[in-house]
Amino acid sequence: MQITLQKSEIAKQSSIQITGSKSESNRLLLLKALYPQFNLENISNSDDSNLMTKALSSSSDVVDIHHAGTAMRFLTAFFAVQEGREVTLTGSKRMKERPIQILVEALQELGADIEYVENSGYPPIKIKGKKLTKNKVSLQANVSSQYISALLLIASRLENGLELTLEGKITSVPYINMTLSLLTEIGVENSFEGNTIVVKPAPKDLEAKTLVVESDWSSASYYFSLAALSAVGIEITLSSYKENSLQGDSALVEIYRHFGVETAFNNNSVTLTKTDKDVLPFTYDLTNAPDIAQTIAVTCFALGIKCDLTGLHTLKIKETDRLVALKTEIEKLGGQVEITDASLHLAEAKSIKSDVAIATYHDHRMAMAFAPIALKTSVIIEDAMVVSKSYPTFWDDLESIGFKITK
Ligand SMILES: O=C(O)C1=C[C@@H](OP(=O)(O)O)[C@@H](O)[C@H](O)C1
Ligand SMILES: C=C(OP(=O)(O)O)C(=O)O
Repeated sequence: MQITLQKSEIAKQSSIQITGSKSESNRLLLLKALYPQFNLENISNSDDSNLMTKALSSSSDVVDIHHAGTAMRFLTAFFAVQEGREVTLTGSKRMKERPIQILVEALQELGADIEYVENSGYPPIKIKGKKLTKNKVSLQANVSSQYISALLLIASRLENGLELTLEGKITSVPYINMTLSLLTEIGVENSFEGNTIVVKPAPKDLEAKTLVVESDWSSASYYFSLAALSAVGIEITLSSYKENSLQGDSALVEIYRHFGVETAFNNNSVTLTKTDKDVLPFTYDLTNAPDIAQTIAVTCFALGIKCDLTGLHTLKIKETDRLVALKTEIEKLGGQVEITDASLHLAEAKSIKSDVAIATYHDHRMAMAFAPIALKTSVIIEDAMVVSKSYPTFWDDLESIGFKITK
């Protein structure tokens, strides 16, 4: 479905409740499948988390996780240790282009039985679950941290735990730390020193407890962008967030200060306020927070400032090639963008074209990142329901704060 966002203004003060972090939810859902004594609150209502829940409770021999990358990677490790179970894990056309070889090889090294069904190195894969007896493996860490998190999530169930040696520059480190922090929270001992991660087997008597998922910071990014493009004094309150987040995308607080957005933490919420700060050209390395690259690029374009983003090497293998998608769509709006395999350079823009139809490439973040353009001029978003991958109520929430949307 295509929607038109007419030129809009947002309310002077507004508040939004955002669903639980997709990343935390998908980790905790898997851990709950291993340790059913845990009770989970504020689990994400995203398609990706619903698919994860469904897959973990399915008894079918074919499990289809559509576009959900973390689910694909985490479930590969999960099914590899389900003794006696045989599962073919598959996904969307794009999922079949997203590499999984580094994870499959690490699991095979530990003794897992996994075969490629179509193309070597890519889903679908056929997994025959078995007991893994080895406990040491090395893997390349510069392609996706999801491979590492997948291994860490099953590590405490291996009889001797797991020692991982990470090769090369480690990418998306906060996501690895998130996995380790959640293991600590449930009572599993672990350490991460230099390039070595050690996870101990879980104690026999892991205590039952309630784990509360913080709301999703990547979803919050679109409100930081809205605040940055709004009039001075606009306030947006988002919940439920905490100052010491496990999510690396909470770097938004520091990043958006540069664009005149001040963030205050109160109880369980954050309030974003647009100030009159002068906005200057922006340079940033997003190796630790790749999912907010699209949001930031569009904010800078709409503010009319130059921006240089680096550390974007993982963007080519996400829901779409996000570097090419950003260049194509920003240029439709009149911007000028240069990309390499790992960086994006945006020239200062003088104006924004109206009524441009933004293609979304089955990528939720393309749809959501371009929505704030509507504060400057009317814009069309193609295949708008793609947002449900991480944030199903996104368009309703924008309407509730003043957006004029025609379907
Ligand atoms: O572990 C996770 O929950 C994620 C890790 C990141 O992937 P990469 O490590 O592949 O960059 C991120 O982009 C993705 O949206 C979620
Ligand atoms: C890259 C993302 O998700 P995944 O890799 O889990 O599909 C994302 O949500 O931006």
